[in-house]
Amino acid sequence: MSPAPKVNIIIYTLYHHIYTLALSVQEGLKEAGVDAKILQVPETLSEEILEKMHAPPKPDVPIATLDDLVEADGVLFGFGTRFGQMPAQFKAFLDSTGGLWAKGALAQKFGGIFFSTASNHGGQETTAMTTVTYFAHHGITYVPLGFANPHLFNVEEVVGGSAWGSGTIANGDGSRQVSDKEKEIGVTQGKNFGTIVKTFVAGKAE
Ligand SMILES: Cc1cc2nc3c(=O)[nH]c(=O)nc-3n(C[C@H](O)[C@H](O)[C@H](O)COP(=O)(O)O)c2cc1C
Repeated sequence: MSPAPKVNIIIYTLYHHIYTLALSVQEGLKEAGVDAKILQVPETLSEEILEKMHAPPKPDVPIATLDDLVEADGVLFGFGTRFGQMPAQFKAFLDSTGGLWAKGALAQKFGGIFFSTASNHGGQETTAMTTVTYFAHHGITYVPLGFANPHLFNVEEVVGGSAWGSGTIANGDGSRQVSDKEKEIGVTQGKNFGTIVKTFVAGKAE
């Protein structure tokens, strides 16, 4: 039997909202029968700055390397927004992929995004949209979430996420935790993404 398709979930998280959501996305990927690992990009802020920002210790997951992009059939990127776009830490990681781009090493893979903002209107969609350019340049097929989970229609309470991917709202002081509905949306994203990757990998092997 051929090995399970691989999806690497690569995150940057300062206050663990994205890590929590990544665990739900991972759960969905596993439900789809896909091998799913969580990794994090290297931090670029000093310990002194992290302390001033009251950042807790990083989650206990390995540091991502470029091989983690190459070896995967699909990649899901997760990060909290910075001024409506990805954080510099993640950009530094992706900006080191020039050599892979030159070889077309990431073409024919799949990519998706999940995100976190402080407020409802803090730029969830712009964060996703401005990340899609990386997928386009690498020839990675971007997989949106669509309105695949009914919680995305909920207007009775704050629910992060959109057609672009799952998401959470952290509040300005980080006090709001990922809600059950947001976790369920994360599971849906993982499951749907995993199903697409699995179907493609099986088709290629035929
Ligand atoms: C420099 C900086 C810029 C930020 N810009 C935004 C922003 O544009 N919109 C927003 O809603 N939140 C913004 N935030 C809040 C972060 O997105 C929030 O802390 C993050 O989503 C929490 O996720 P995490 O716990 O996984 O790090 C910003 C935070 C920092 C430190």
